[in-house]
Amino acid sequence: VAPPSGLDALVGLSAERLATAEAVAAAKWHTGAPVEDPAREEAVLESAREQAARSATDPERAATVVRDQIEAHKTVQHALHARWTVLPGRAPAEEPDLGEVRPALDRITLDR
Ligand SMILES: C=C(O[C@@H]1C=C(C(=O)O)C=C[C@H]1O)C(=O)O
Repeated sequence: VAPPSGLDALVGLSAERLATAEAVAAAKWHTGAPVEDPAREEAVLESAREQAARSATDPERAATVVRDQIEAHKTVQHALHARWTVLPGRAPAEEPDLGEVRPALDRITLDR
């Protein structure tokens, strides 16, 4: 089996990152925090730019890729909140801690 190409790796990490949207949406559902957190988004983008610069990759191209990932993540969170609003019985009982989910998200985004 051939080693994963850059594209395979990107697709895999994108899927893994998106799979955290349910936990993030659940954390915010319980605390009432909004899906959008512009300051956190800027911090995520800045980390991506820094990591890109360290590996001789154009920081703005890296930021563009990560920005798309953030948009996808928010789309899934909004969809889940809409679903739980219409079907409260499907809302998650567990209450994930954003302080624990975010570091996991960072490890995926920055592949470390
Ligand atoms: C994932 C979160 O929700 C949103 C999506 C973000 C992301 O994909 O990195 C960052 C901030 C929020 O706008 C979060 O708040 O951590």
